[in-house]
Amino acid sequence: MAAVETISEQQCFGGVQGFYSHVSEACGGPMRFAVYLPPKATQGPVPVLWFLAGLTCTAETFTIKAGAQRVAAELGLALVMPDTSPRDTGIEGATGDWEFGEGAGFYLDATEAPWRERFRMYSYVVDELPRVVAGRFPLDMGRQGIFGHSMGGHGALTLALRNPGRYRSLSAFAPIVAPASVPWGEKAFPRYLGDDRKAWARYDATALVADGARFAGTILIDQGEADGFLVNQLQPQRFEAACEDAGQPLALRMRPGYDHSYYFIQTFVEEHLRHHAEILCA
Ligand SMILES: N[C@@H](CCC(=O)N[C@@H](CSC=O)C(=O)NCC(=O)O)C(=O)O
Repeated sequence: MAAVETISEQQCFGGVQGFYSHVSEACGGPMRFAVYLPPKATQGPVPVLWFLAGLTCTAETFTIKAGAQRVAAELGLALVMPDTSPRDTGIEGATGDWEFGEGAGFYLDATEAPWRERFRMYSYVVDELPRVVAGRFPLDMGRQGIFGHSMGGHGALTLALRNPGRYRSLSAFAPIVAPASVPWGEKAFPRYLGDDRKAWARYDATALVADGARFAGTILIDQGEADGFLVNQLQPQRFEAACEDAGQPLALRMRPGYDHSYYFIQTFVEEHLRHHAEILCA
């Protein structure tokens, strides 16, 4: 496994906020990620909470804008924030469109050329980065939770549904719950995955639940009612209906007045952190 290089480390609420890079096998090049270690990590391994960010984001976005560290420090939770795609790929068409390519990896393993060599964020987040962080930081990998926003909410839901037992707690802010049926996915999935919609369904939380996948616990989702992407791209009612049909516990909380921004995330991040800590720190 390639070495982890420290980009920066700063004290934050008695813990350490760091940014790191390493050469990823899954994504075929350098990748950046961020880790917050709470003060309790000096005494031994702490539970791990993964945050997957949305379109246009990097490992810095949630880390800098969400204001999660104060409560993570209090609760003794480590936070891991991967990037949203490989970078500087040099692939034609990988930049210049905020809905596809770099910054828009959709947490899937591309099967189509030219994307399949580098755009393997599913394997990266599920397999490679956990090994990397477990080898470098005092993390209790038996107590992992996952959450995310928008494209990253889609990532959190699909990774947890496809890997039962891996993540003990699961939540999302304004997730894309049915990417195979909305414009963001209809644009990205054929290019990454080809035209076979069966391949798309493996990366679609609503289809996964309808096909029998389950999360062993309640899935928490917060969704702003004033979110400009709500009607065209997010459509949480699709996931709500699939969960109801399947008997999958879901707490979908519609939040009047809130949009898609990090002000919405800042407002509710403490509730999400406490939800995860109740399960991970029990
Ligand atoms: N550039 C776009 C807006 C992009 C955007 O809103 N990205 C969201 C995630 S959307 C789904 O994954 C985000 O989290 N942005 C980062 C931020 O700091 O807000 C446009 O022009 O509409």
